[in-house]
Amino acid sequence: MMDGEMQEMMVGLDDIIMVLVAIEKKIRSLSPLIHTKPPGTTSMAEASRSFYTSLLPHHSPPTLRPRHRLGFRVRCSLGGRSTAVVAEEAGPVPWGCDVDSVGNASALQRWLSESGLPPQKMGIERVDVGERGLVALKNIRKGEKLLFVPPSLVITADSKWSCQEAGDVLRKNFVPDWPLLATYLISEASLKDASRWTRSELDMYLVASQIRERAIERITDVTATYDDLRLRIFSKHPQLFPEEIFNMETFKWSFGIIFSRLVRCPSMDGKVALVPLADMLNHSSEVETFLDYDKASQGIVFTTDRPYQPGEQVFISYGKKSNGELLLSYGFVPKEGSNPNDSVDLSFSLNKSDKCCKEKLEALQKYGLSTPHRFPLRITGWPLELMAYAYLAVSPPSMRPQFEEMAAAASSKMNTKKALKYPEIEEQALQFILDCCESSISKYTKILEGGGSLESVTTSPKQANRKLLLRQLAFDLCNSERRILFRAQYILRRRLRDMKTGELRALTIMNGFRKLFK
Ligand SMILES: C[S@@+](CC[C@H](N)C(=O)[O-])C[C@H]1O[C@@H](n2cnc3c(N)ncnc32)[C@H](O)[C@@H]1O
Repeated sequence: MMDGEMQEMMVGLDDIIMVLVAIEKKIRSLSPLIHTKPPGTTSMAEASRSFYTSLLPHHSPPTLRPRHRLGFRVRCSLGGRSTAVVAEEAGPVPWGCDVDSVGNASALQRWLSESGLPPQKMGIERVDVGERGLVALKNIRKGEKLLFVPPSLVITADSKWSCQEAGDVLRKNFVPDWPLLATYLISEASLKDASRWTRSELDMYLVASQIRERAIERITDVTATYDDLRLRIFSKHPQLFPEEIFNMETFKWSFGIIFSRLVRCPSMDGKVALVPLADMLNHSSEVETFLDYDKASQGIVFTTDRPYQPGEQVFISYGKKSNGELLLSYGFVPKEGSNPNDSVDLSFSLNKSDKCCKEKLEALQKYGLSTPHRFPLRITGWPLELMAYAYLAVSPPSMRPQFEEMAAAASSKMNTKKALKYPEIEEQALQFILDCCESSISKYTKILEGGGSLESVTTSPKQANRKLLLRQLAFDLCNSERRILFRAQYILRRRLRDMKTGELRALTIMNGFRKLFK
Protein backbone atom coordinates (compact mmCIF):
# COMPACT_ATOMS: atom_id res chain seq x y z
CA MET A 1 0.00 0.00 0.00
CA MET A 2 1.55 3.29 -1.01
CA ASP A 3 1.70 6.26 1.31
CA GLY A 4 -0.56 4.52 3.78
CA GLU A 5 -3.49 5.26 1.65
CA MET A 6 -6.29 3.04 0.64
CA GLN A 7 -5.45 0.79 -2.13
CA GLU A 8 -7.88 -0.78 -4.36
CA MET A 9 -7.62 -3.97 -6.06
CA MET A 10 -10.77 -5.97 -6.35
CA VAL A 11 -12.33 -9.11 -7.41
CA GLY A 12 -14.28 -8.63 -10.43
CA LEU A 13 -17.57 -9.70 -11.01
CA ASP A 14 -16.46 -11.47 -14.01
CA ASP A 15 -13.80 -13.12 -11.99
CA ILE A 16 -15.40 -13.97 -8.76
CA ILE A 17 -18.03 -14.64 -10.80
CA MET A 18 -16.44 -17.31 -12.63
CA VAL A 19 -17.42 -19.37 -9.96
CA LEU A 20 -18.76 -22.58 -8.97
CA VAL A 21 -16.74 -25.41 -8.44
CA ALA A 22 -17.00 -29.02 -8.27
CA ILE A 23 -16.99 -28.66 -4.56
CA GLU A 24 -20.47 -27.41 -4.91
CA LYS A 25 -21.56 -30.67 -6.38
CA LYS A 26 -20.22 -32.55 -3.44
CA ILE A 27 -21.43 -30.23 -0.84
CA ARG A 28 -24.79 -28.74 -1.03
CA SER A 29 -26.64 -27.85 -4.10
CA LEU A 30 -27.04 -24.14 -4.25
CA SER A 31 -30.71 -23.54 -4.24
CA PRO A 32 -32.09 -21.36 -6.98
CA LEU A 33 -33.12 -18.95 -4.27
CA ILE A 34 -31.16 -16.10 -5.67
CA HIS A 35 -34.15 -14.32 -6.98
CA THR A 36 -36.55 -15.29 -4.23
CA LYS A 37 -34.62 -14.37 -1.11
CA PRO A 38 -35.29 -10.95 0.35
CA PRO A 39 -32.64 -8.35 -0.36
CA GLY A 40 -29.72 -8.45 1.98
CA THR A 41 -29.80 -12.15 2.69
CA THR A 42 -27.84 -13.35 -0.30
CA SER A 43 -25.09 -15.77 0.51
CA MET A 44 -21.71 -15.35 -1.10
CA ALA A 45 -22.08 -18.62 -2.90
CA GLU A 46 -25.27 -17.31 -4.42
CA ALA A 47 -23.55 -14.09 -5.31
CA SER A 48 -20.80 -16.01 -6.96
CA ARG A 49 -23.20 -18.15 -8.89
CA SER A 50 -25.20 -15.24 -10.07
CA PHE A 51 -22.13 -13.28 -11.07
CA TYR A 52 -21.01 -16.24 -12.99
CA THR A 53 -24.17 -16.76 -14.91
CA SER A 54 -24.79 -13.12 -15.55
CA LEU A 55 -21.44 -11.89 -16.74
CA LEU A 56 -19.72 -14.69 -18.53
CA PRO A 57 -19.70 -14.27 -22.26
CA HIS A 58 -20.63 -17.88 -22.82
CA HIS A 59 -22.71 -19.71 -20.34
CA SER A 60 -20.37 -22.60 -20.10
CA PRO A 61 -21.03 -24.87 -17.17
CA PRO A 62 -18.60 -24.70 -14.30
CA THR A 63 -15.74 -27.03 -14.79
CA LEU A 64 -13.52 -28.94 -12.47
CA ARG A 65 -10.56 -28.62 -14.75
CA PRO A 66 -8.53 -25.70 -13.54
CA ARG A 67 -7.56 -23.26 -16.21
CA HIS A 68 -5.47 -20.21 -15.56
CA ARG A 69 -6.19 -16.60 -15.59
CA LEU A 70 -5.21 -13.32 -14.19
CA GLY A 71 -2.81 -11.22 -12.39
CA PHE A 72 -0.14 -10.81 -9.87
CA ARG A 73 0.25 -11.38 -6.25
CA VAL A 74 1.31 -9.84 -3.03
CA ARG A 75 3.51 -10.55 -0.05
CA CYS A 76 1.46 -12.84 2.05
CA SER A 77 3.72 -15.63 2.98
CA LEU A 78 2.35 -17.66 5.82
CA GLY A 79 5.30 -19.73 6.70
CA GLY A 80 8.94 -19.26 7.17
CA ARG A 81 9.98 -21.25 4.14
CA SER A 82 12.84 -19.74 2.25
CA THR A 83 11.48 -17.89 -0.74
CA ALA A 84 14.67 -18.48 -2.65
CA VAL A 85 13.89 -22.16 -2.79
CA VAL A 86 10.77 -21.66 -4.80
CA ALA A 87 11.93 -18.80 -7.00
CA GLU A 88 13.13 -21.09 -9.71
CA GLU A 89 10.07 -23.29 -9.54
CA ALA A 90 7.78 -20.35 -10.05
CA GLY A 91 7.26 -21.07 -13.74
CA PRO A 92 4.83 -19.05 -15.82
CA VAL A 93 3.65 -15.78 -14.36
CA PRO A 94 -0.06 -15.04 -14.57
CA TRP A 95 -0.58 -11.49 -15.61
CA GLY A 96 -3.22 -8.83 -15.41
CA CYS A 97 -6.90 -9.08 -15.56
CA ASP A 98 -8.85 -10.51 -18.42
CA VAL A 99 -11.79 -8.53 -19.53
CA ASP A 100 -14.85 -10.38 -20.53
CA SER A 101 -17.95 -9.45 -22.35
CA VAL A 102 -20.29 -6.74 -21.20
CA GLY A 103 -23.04 -8.67 -22.93
CA ASN A 104 -24.44 -10.01 -19.72
CA ALA A 105 -23.89 -6.87 -17.70
CA SER A 106 -27.58 -6.04 -17.64
CA ALA A 107 -28.38 -9.45 -16.18
CA LEU A 108 -25.77 -8.85 -13.51
CA GLN A 109 -27.09 -5.39 -12.76
CA ARG A 110 -30.63 -6.75 -12.57
CA TRP A 111 -29.53 -9.45 -10.21
CA LEU A 112 -27.60 -7.00 -8.06
CA SER A 113 -30.60 -4.74 -7.67
CA GLU A 114 -32.81 -7.71 -6.82
CA SER A 115 -30.24 -8.61 -4.17
CA GLY A 116 -30.40 -5.25 -2.46
CA LEU A 117 -28.23 -2.90 -4.54
CA PRO A 118 -29.93 0.53 -4.71
CA PRO A 119 -30.53 2.20 -8.13
CA GLN A 120 -27.27 3.35 -9.68
CA LYS A 121 -26.21 6.43 -11.58
CA MET A 122 -23.60 4.35 -13.40
CA GLY A 123 -23.81 1.32 -15.64
CA ILE A 124 -21.32 -1.28 -16.89
CA GLU A 125 -20.27 -0.43 -20.42
CA ARG A 126 -17.50 -0.95 -22.92
CA VAL A 127 -15.01 1.90 -22.49
CA ASP A 128 -11.83 3.21 -24.07
CA VAL A 129 -9.72 3.04 -20.92
CA GLY A 130 -9.82 -0.37 -19.25
CA GLU A 131 -12.04 -2.08 -21.86
CA ARG A 132 -14.99 -2.38 -19.56
CA GLY A 133 -15.88 0.11 -16.85
CA LEU A 134 -18.61 2.12 -15.13
CA VAL A 135 -20.11 4.95 -17.15
CA ALA A 136 -22.27 7.81 -15.87
CA LEU A 137 -25.92 7.33 -16.83
CA LYS A 138 -26.95 10.70 -15.40
CA ASN A 139 -25.24 13.92 -14.39
CA ILE A 140 -23.02 13.25 -11.41
CA ARG A 141 -21.95 16.13 -9.20
CA LYS A 142 -18.58 16.61 -7.61
CA GLY A 143 -18.71 15.38 -4.01
CA GLU A 144 -21.55 12.96 -4.65
CA LYS A 145 -21.49 9.56 -2.93
CA LEU A 146 -21.99 6.66 -5.31
CA LEU A 147 -22.45 2.87 -5.28
CA PHE A 148 -23.77 1.97 -1.78
CA VAL A 149 -23.03 -1.72 -2.21
CA PRO A 150 -24.53 -3.42 0.85
CA PRO A 151 -22.35 -5.70 2.99
CA SER A 152 -24.54 -8.66 2.01
CA LEU A 153 -23.10 -8.46 -1.52
CA VAL A 154 -19.52 -8.08 -0.44
CA ILE A 155 -17.07 -10.93 -0.05
CA THR A 156 -14.79 -10.73 2.96
CA ALA A 157 -12.87 -13.19 5.10
CA ASP A 158 -16.05 -13.57 7.17
CA SER A 159 -18.23 -14.53 4.22
CA LYS A 160 -20.12 -17.76 4.27
CA TRP A 161 -18.59 -20.54 2.21
CA SER A 162 -20.50 -22.96 0.02
CA CYS A 163 -18.50 -25.55 1.88
CA GLN A 164 -18.78 -24.24 5.38
CA GLU A 165 -16.50 -26.93 6.75
CA ALA A 166 -13.64 -25.84 4.48
CA GLY A 167 -13.99 -22.24 5.64
CA ASP A 168 -14.09 -23.35 9.27
CA VAL A 169 -10.90 -25.37 8.87
CA LEU A 170 -9.05 -22.34 7.48
CA ARG A 171 -10.30 -20.06 10.22
CA LYS A 172 -9.42 -22.56 12.92
CA ASN A 173 -5.90 -22.57 11.50
CA PHE A 174 -5.73 -18.76 11.63
CA VAL A 175 -5.13 -18.41 7.90
CA PRO A 176 -4.78 -14.65 7.19
CA ASP A 177 -7.31 -12.81 5.05
CA TRP A 178 -5.53 -12.83 1.71
CA PRO A 179 -4.79 -16.56 1.43
CA LEU A 180 -8.17 -17.26 3.00
CA LEU A 181 -9.93 -15.23 0.32
CA ALA A 182 -7.75 -16.81 -2.35
CA THR A 183 -8.81 -20.27 -1.19
CA TYR A 184 -12.39 -19.11 -0.99
CA LEU A 185 -12.27 -18.02 -4.61
CA ILE A 186 -10.83 -21.31 -5.72
CA SER A 187 -13.51 -23.15 -3.87
CA GLU A 188 -16.11 -21.06 -5.65
CA ALA A 189 -14.60 -20.67 -9.03
CA SER A 190 -14.09 -22.29 -12.35
CA LEU A 191 -11.26 -20.85 -14.33
CA LYS A 192 -10.61 -19.35 -17.71
CA ASP A 193 -7.64 -18.96 -19.99
CA ALA A 194 -5.30 -16.11 -19.23
CA SER A 195 -2.70 -13.81 -20.63
CA ARG A 196 0.40 -14.94 -18.82
CA TRP A 197 3.99 -13.93 -18.75
CA THR A 198 6.40 -16.77 -18.70
CA ARG A 199 9.58 -16.49 -16.72
CA SER A 200 11.57 -16.30 -19.95
CA GLU A 201 9.40 -13.44 -21.21
CA LEU A 202 9.98 -11.56 -17.98
CA ASP A 203 13.69 -12.12 -18.42
CA MET A 204 13.59 -11.03 -22.02
CA TYR A 205 11.43 -7.92 -21.85
CA LEU A 206 11.74 -6.67 -18.30
CA VAL A 207 15.36 -7.44 -17.66
CA ALA A 208 16.23 -3.77 -17.27
CA SER A 209 13.41 -3.07 -14.83
CA GLN A 210 13.37 -3.76 -11.12
CA ILE A 211 9.73 -4.68 -11.62
CA ARG A 212 10.92 -8.02 -12.94
CA GLU A 213 12.49 -8.76 -9.55
CA ARG A 214 9.34 -7.75 -7.77
CA ALA A 215 7.22 -9.89 -10.06
CA ILE A 216 9.39 -12.86 -9.24
CA GLU A 217 9.24 -12.04 -5.52
CA ARG A 218 5.47 -11.99 -5.69
CA ILE A 219 5.26 -15.32 -7.42
CA THR A 220 7.67 -16.68 -4.89
CA ASP A 221 5.55 -15.42 -2.02
CA VAL A 222 2.40 -16.89 -3.44
CA THR A 223 4.15 -20.16 -4.07
CA ALA A 224 5.43 -20.23 -0.49
CA THR A 225 1.98 -19.37 0.82
CA TYR A 226 0.41 -22.18 -1.18
CA ASP A 227 3.08 -24.65 -0.04
CA ASP A 228 2.46 -23.67 3.53
CA LEU A 229 -1.31 -24.09 3.23
CA ARG A 230 -0.89 -27.43 1.46
CA LEU A 231 1.41 -28.72 4.15
CA ARG A 232 -0.50 -27.48 7.15
CA ILE A 233 -4.08 -27.74 5.96
CA PHE A 234 -4.93 -29.04 2.49
CA SER A 235 -3.01 -32.32 2.84
CA LYS A 236 -4.70 -32.98 6.17
CA HIS A 237 -8.22 -32.46 4.79
CA PRO A 238 -8.08 -33.88 1.26
CA GLN A 239 -11.84 -34.39 1.18
CA LEU A 240 -12.37 -30.65 1.74
CA PHE A 241 -9.41 -29.45 -0.35
CA PRO A 242 -8.89 -31.97 -3.16
CA GLU A 243 -5.67 -31.34 -5.05
CA GLU A 244 -7.35 -31.28 -8.45
CA ILE A 245 -9.06 -28.08 -7.29
CA PHE A 246 -6.72 -26.60 -4.68
CA ASN A 247 -3.42 -26.63 -6.47
CA MET A 248 -0.65 -24.20 -7.29
CA GLU A 249 -2.19 -23.12 -10.58
CA THR A 250 -5.61 -22.33 -9.14
CA PHE A 251 -3.94 -20.59 -6.23
CA LYS A 252 -1.96 -18.34 -8.58
CA TRP A 253 -5.17 -17.58 -10.40
CA SER A 254 -7.06 -16.60 -7.28
CA PHE A 255 -4.20 -14.47 -6.02
CA GLY A 256 -4.26 -12.73 -9.38
CA ILE A 257 -7.84 -11.77 -8.73
CA ILE A 258 -7.06 -10.70 -5.21
CA PHE A 259 -4.20 -8.54 -6.43
CA SER A 260 -6.17 -6.78 -9.08
CA ARG A 261 -9.54 -6.48 -7.39
CA LEU A 262 -9.36 -6.53 -3.62
CA VAL A 263 -10.56 -3.39 -1.85
CA ARG A 264 -9.04 -2.30 1.44
CA CYS A 265 -11.55 -0.30 3.46
CA PRO A 266 -9.89 2.19 5.83
CA SER A 267 -13.16 2.67 7.73
CA MET A 268 -13.34 -1.03 8.53
CA ASP A 269 -9.88 -1.09 10.10
CA GLY A 270 -8.33 -1.92 6.76
CA LYS A 271 -10.53 -4.97 6.21
CA VAL A 272 -10.21 -6.33 2.69
CA ALA A 273 -13.24 -7.15 0.56
CA LEU A 274 -14.32 -8.10 -2.92
CA VAL A 275 -17.05 -5.72 -3.95
CA PRO A 276 -19.32 -6.44 -6.91
CA LEU A 277 -19.97 -3.54 -9.28
CA ALA A 278 -17.33 -1.43 -7.48
CA ASP A 279 -14.78 -3.71 -9.07
CA MET A 280 -15.86 -2.46 -12.47
CA LEU A 281 -14.32 0.92 -11.77
CA ASN A 282 -11.12 1.63 -13.66
CA HIS A 283 -8.16 3.62 -12.37
CA SER A 284 -7.20 7.16 -13.27
CA SER A 285 -4.18 9.01 -11.91
CA GLU A 286 -6.18 12.22 -12.24
CA VAL A 287 -8.64 11.39 -9.49
CA GLU A 288 -7.96 10.76 -5.82
CA THR A 289 -11.20 9.19 -4.70
CA PHE A 290 -11.25 5.64 -3.43
CA LEU A 291 -13.66 3.00 -2.22
CA ASP A 292 -14.50 2.72 1.45
CA TYR A 293 -17.18 1.54 3.83
CA ASP A 294 -19.65 4.27 4.71
CA LYS A 295 -20.91 3.85 8.25
CA ALA A 296 -23.93 6.12 7.72
CA SER A 297 -25.32 4.23 4.73
CA GLN A 298 -23.74 0.91 5.69
CA GLY A 299 -22.48 0.29 2.21
CA ILE A 300 -19.32 0.47 0.11
CA VAL A 301 -19.16 3.89 -1.50
CA PHE A 302 -16.85 6.41 -3.06
CA THR A 303 -17.19 10.18 -3.27
CA THR A 304 -16.58 11.75 -6.65
CA ASP A 305 -13.90 14.43 -6.76
CA ARG A 306 -15.06 15.78 -10.11
CA PRO A 307 -18.38 15.98 -11.97
CA TYR A 308 -19.33 13.55 -14.75
CA GLN A 309 -21.74 13.93 -17.60
CA PRO A 310 -23.86 11.08 -18.93
CA GLY A 311 -21.71 8.80 -21.11
CA GLU A 312 -18.45 9.67 -19.37
CA GLN A 313 -16.48 6.92 -17.74
CA VAL A 314 -16.26 7.27 -13.95
CA PHE A 315 -12.88 6.57 -12.36
CA ILE A 316 -11.41 5.93 -8.94
CA SER A 317 -7.79 5.83 -7.81
CA TYR A 318 -6.13 2.48 -7.14
CA GLY A 319 -3.60 4.38 -5.04
CA LYS A 320 -0.51 6.46 -5.70
CA LYS A 321 1.26 3.82 -7.70
CA SER A 322 4.06 3.80 -10.20
CA ASN A 323 3.51 2.44 -13.69
CA GLY A 324 5.47 -0.66 -12.69
CA GLU A 325 3.20 -1.30 -9.71
CA LEU A 326 0.13 -0.81 -11.87
CA LEU A 327 1.50 -3.29 -14.38
CA LEU A 328 2.38 -5.72 -11.63
CA SER A 329 -0.98 -5.74 -9.90
CA TYR A 330 -3.39 -4.71 -12.63
CA GLY A 331 -1.74 -5.56 -15.92
CA PHE A 332 -1.80 -2.12 -17.53
CA VAL A 333 0.57 0.81 -18.03
CA PRO A 334 -0.89 4.36 -18.12
CA LYS A 335 -0.08 6.61 -21.08
CA GLU A 336 3.44 8.01 -21.01
CA GLY A 337 3.74 11.05 -18.77
CA SER A 338 0.18 10.77 -17.49
CA ASN A 339 0.98 9.33 -14.08
CA PRO A 340 2.29 11.92 -11.60
CA ASN A 341 3.03 9.11 -9.16
CA ASP A 342 5.28 7.26 -11.53
CA SER A 343 8.69 6.19 -10.25
CA VAL A 344 11.42 3.76 -11.16
CA ASP A 345 13.26 1.60 -8.68
CA LEU A 346 17.01 1.68 -8.95
CA SER A 347 19.26 -0.78 -7.19
CA PHE A 348 22.37 0.55 -5.39
CA SER A 349 25.25 -1.48 -3.95
CA LEU A 350 28.25 -0.88 -1.76
CA ASN A 351 31.55 -1.34 -3.50
CA LYS A 352 32.86 -4.79 -2.54
CA SER A 353 36.47 -3.62 -2.79
CA ASP A 354 35.81 -0.78 -0.33
CA LYS A 355 38.04 -1.26 2.74
CA CYS A 356 35.11 -0.38 4.97
CA CYS A 357 32.55 -2.48 3.11
CA LYS A 358 31.99 -4.79 6.09
CA GLU A 359 31.49 -1.95 8.56
CA LYS A 360 29.18 -0.13 6.19
CA LEU A 361 27.15 -3.27 5.63
CA GLU A 362 26.85 -3.80 9.38
CA ALA A 363 25.65 -0.23 9.79
CA LEU A 364 23.06 -0.78 7.04
CA GLN A 365 21.89 -4.07 8.53
CA LYS A 366 21.44 -2.44 11.89
CA TYR A 367 18.77 -0.30 10.25
CA GLY A 368 17.17 -3.08 8.23
CA LEU A 369 18.93 -2.26 4.95
CA SER A 370 21.33 -4.25 2.86
CA THR A 371 23.37 -4.16 -0.30
CA PRO A 372 22.08 -4.01 -2.99
CA HIS A 373 19.15 -1.86 -1.97
CA ARG A 374 16.37 -0.40 -4.13
CA PHE A 375 15.32 3.24 -4.03
CA PRO A 376 12.56 4.88 -6.07
CA LEU A 377 13.46 7.73 -8.43
CA ARG A 378 10.68 10.07 -9.49
CA ILE A 379 10.47 12.55 -12.30
CA THR A 380 10.76 15.21 -9.58
CA GLY A 381 13.90 13.78 -8.02
CA TRP A 382 15.12 11.14 -5.60
CA PRO A 383 14.53 10.49 -1.90
CA LEU A 384 16.77 11.85 0.86
CA GLU A 385 17.36 8.23 1.88
CA LEU A 386 19.08 7.53 -1.42
CA MET A 387 21.44 10.48 -0.94
CA ALA A 388 22.30 9.15 2.54
CA TYR A 389 22.97 5.69 1.08
CA ALA A 390 25.19 7.28 -1.56
CA TYR A 391 27.12 9.20 1.10
CA LEU A 392 27.69 5.96 2.97
CA ALA A 393 28.78 4.14 -0.18
CA VAL A 394 31.41 6.74 -1.10
CA SER A 395 32.57 7.82 2.36
CA PRO A 396 36.26 7.24 3.11
CA PRO A 397 37.54 5.36 6.21
CA SER A 398 38.12 8.68 7.96
CA MET A 399 34.34 9.12 8.13
CA ARG A 400 33.79 5.89 10.09
CA PRO A 401 32.12 7.73 12.99
CA GLN A 402 29.42 8.95 10.57
CA PHE A 403 28.59 5.54 9.05
CA GLU A 404 25.80 4.86 11.48
CA GLU A 405 24.22 8.26 11.04
CA MET A 406 24.28 7.75 7.27
CA ALA A 407 22.77 4.26 7.50
CA ALA A 408 20.03 5.53 9.80
CA ALA A 409 19.22 8.33 7.36
CA ALA A 410 19.21 5.88 4.45
CA SER A 411 16.60 3.80 6.27
CA SER A 412 14.45 6.84 7.05
CA LYS A 413 14.73 5.87 10.70
CA MET A 414 16.14 9.25 11.61
CA ASN A 415 13.47 11.27 13.30
CA THR A 416 14.23 14.43 11.39
CA LYS A 417 13.40 14.66 7.71
CA LYS A 418 16.37 17.00 7.24
CA ALA A 419 18.80 16.10 4.48
CA LEU A 420 22.24 14.96 5.53
CA LYS A 421 25.01 17.15 4.14
CA TYR A 422 28.64 16.17 3.75
CA PRO A 423 29.99 18.79 1.32
CA GLU A 424 33.39 17.08 1.18
CA ILE A 425 31.93 13.97 -0.45
CA GLU A 426 28.82 15.39 -2.09
CA GLU A 427 30.33 15.30 -5.54
CA GLN A 428 31.31 11.63 -5.23
CA ALA A 429 27.86 10.79 -3.86
CA LEU A 430 26.13 12.47 -6.81
CA GLN A 431 28.53 10.76 -9.21
CA PHE A 432 27.70 7.43 -7.53
CA ILE A 433 23.98 7.95 -8.22
CA LEU A 434 24.72 9.15 -11.76
CA ASP A 435 26.84 6.07 -12.55
CA CYS A 436 24.06 3.80 -11.40
CA CYS A 437 21.50 5.78 -13.41
CA GLU A 438 23.60 5.61 -16.55
CA SER A 439 24.28 1.93 -16.29
CA SER A 440 20.55 1.35 -15.89
CA ILE A 441 19.73 3.62 -18.85
CA SER A 442 22.03 1.60 -21.07
CA LYS A 443 20.18 -1.58 -20.12
CA TYR A 444 16.83 -0.01 -21.01
CA THR A 445 18.22 1.35 -24.24
CA LYS A 446 19.46 -2.09 -25.21
CA ILE A 447 15.97 -3.48 -24.75
CA LEU A 448 14.11 -0.58 -26.33
CA GLU A 449 16.38 -0.12 -29.28
CA GLY A 450 17.26 -3.74 -29.73
CA GLY A 451 16.14 -4.25 -33.29
CA GLY A 452 12.59 -2.95 -33.02
CA SER A 453 11.31 -6.25 -31.72
CA LEU A 454 8.80 -4.51 -29.49
CA GLU A 455 6.46 -3.37 -32.19
CA SER A 456 3.33 -1.46 -31.37
CA VAL A 457 -0.03 -3.12 -30.78
CA THR A 458 -3.08 -1.06 -31.48
CA THR A 459 -5.90 -3.57 -31.30
CA SER A 460 -7.74 -4.41 -28.08
CA PRO A 461 -5.98 -6.73 -25.65
CA LYS A 462 -8.57 -9.37 -26.29
CA GLN A 463 -7.95 -9.49 -30.02
CA ALA A 464 -4.26 -8.75 -29.94
CA ASN A 465 -1.77 -11.44 -30.17
CA ARG A 466 -0.88 -12.17 -26.57
CA LYS A 467 2.84 -12.00 -27.10
CA LEU A 468 2.66 -8.64 -28.80
CA LEU A 469 0.48 -7.30 -26.03
CA LEU A 470 2.85 -8.34 -23.30
CA ARG A 471 5.81 -6.99 -25.23
CA GLN A 472 3.98 -3.72 -25.72
CA LEU A 473 3.26 -3.47 -22.00
CA ALA A 474 6.91 -4.15 -21.26
CA PHE A 475 7.90 -1.60 -23.89
CA ASP A 476 5.60 1.05 -22.40
CA LEU A 477 6.89 0.38 -18.92
CA CYS A 478 10.54 0.46 -19.96
CA ASN A 479 9.95 3.72 -21.84
CA SER A 480 8.30 5.39 -18.88
CA GLU A 481 11.01 4.18 -16.50
CA ARG A 482 13.81 5.27 -18.82
CA ARG A 483 12.20 8.68 -19.11
CA ILE A 484 12.51 9.15 -15.34
CA LEU A 485 16.12 7.99 -15.45
CA PHE A 486 16.92 10.45 -18.27
CA ARG A 487 15.50 13.23 -16.17
CA ALA A 488 17.56 12.17 -13.13
CA GLN A 489 20.64 11.92 -15.34
CA TYR A 490 20.06 15.45 -16.61
CA ILE A 491 19.65 16.88 -13.10
CA LEU A 492 22.67 15.02 -11.76
CA ARG A 493 24.93 16.05 -14.65
CA ARG A 494 23.87 19.66 -14.30
CA ARG A 495 24.47 19.65 -10.58
CA LEU A 496 27.88 18.06 -10.98
CA ARG A 497 28.78 20.54 -13.70
CA ASP A 498 27.67 23.44 -11.47
CA MET A 499 29.72 22.09 -8.61
CA LYS A 500 32.74 21.77 -10.86
CA THR A 501 32.36 25.31 -12.27
CA GLY A 502 31.80 26.55 -8.72
CA GLU A 503 34.98 24.84 -7.59
CA LEU A 504 36.82 26.24 -10.59
CA ARG A 505 35.60 29.72 -9.84
CA ALA A 506 36.60 29.39 -6.20
CA LEU A 507 39.99 28.13 -7.28
CA THR A 508 40.49 31.08 -9.65
CA ILE A 509 39.55 33.52 -6.92
CA MET A 510 41.92 31.78 -4.49
CA ASN A 511 44.73 31.95 -7.04
CA GLY A 512 43.97 35.62 -7.59
CA PHE A 513 44.29 36.27 -3.86
CA ARG A 514 47.47 34.21 -3.70
CA LYS A 515 49.04 36.28 -6.51
CA LEU A 516 47.90 39.48 -4.84
CA PHE A 517 49.56 38.57 -1.55
CA LYS A 518 52.70 37.46 -3.31
C1 LIG B 1 -10.86 -3.69 -10.82
S1 LIG B 1 -10.78 -4.12 -12.47
C2 LIG B 1 -11.68 -2.83 -13.25
C3 LIG B 1 -12.71 -3.36 -14.22
C4 LIG B 1 -12.14 -4.01 -15.43
N1 LIG B 1 -11.93 -3.02 -16.50
C5 LIG B 1 -13.06 -5.09 -15.89
O1 LIG B 1 -13.56 -5.04 -17.00
O2 LIG B 1 -13.27 -6.03 -15.14
C6 LIG B 1 -9.12 -3.76 -12.75
C7 LIG B 1 -8.66 -4.03 -14.14
O3 LIG B 1 -9.20 -3.08 -15.05
C8 LIG B 1 -8.23 -2.70 -16.02
N2 LIG B 1 -7.93 -1.27 -15.83
C9 LIG B 1 -8.24 -0.50 -14.78
N3 LIG B 1 -7.85 0.77 -14.96
C10 LIG B 1 -7.24 0.83 -16.15
C11 LIG B 1 -6.61 1.87 -16.90
N4 LIG B 1 -6.50 3.12 -16.46
N5 LIG B 1 -6.08 1.54 -18.11
C12 LIG B 1 -6.16 0.28 -18.58
N6 LIG B 1 -6.75 -0.75 -17.92
C13 LIG B 1 -7.29 -0.48 -16.72
C14 LIG B 1 -7.02 -3.57 -15.76
O4 LIG B 1 -7.14 -4.70 -16.57
C15 LIG B 1 -7.18 -3.95 -14.30
O5 LIG B 1 -6.56 -5.16 -13.97
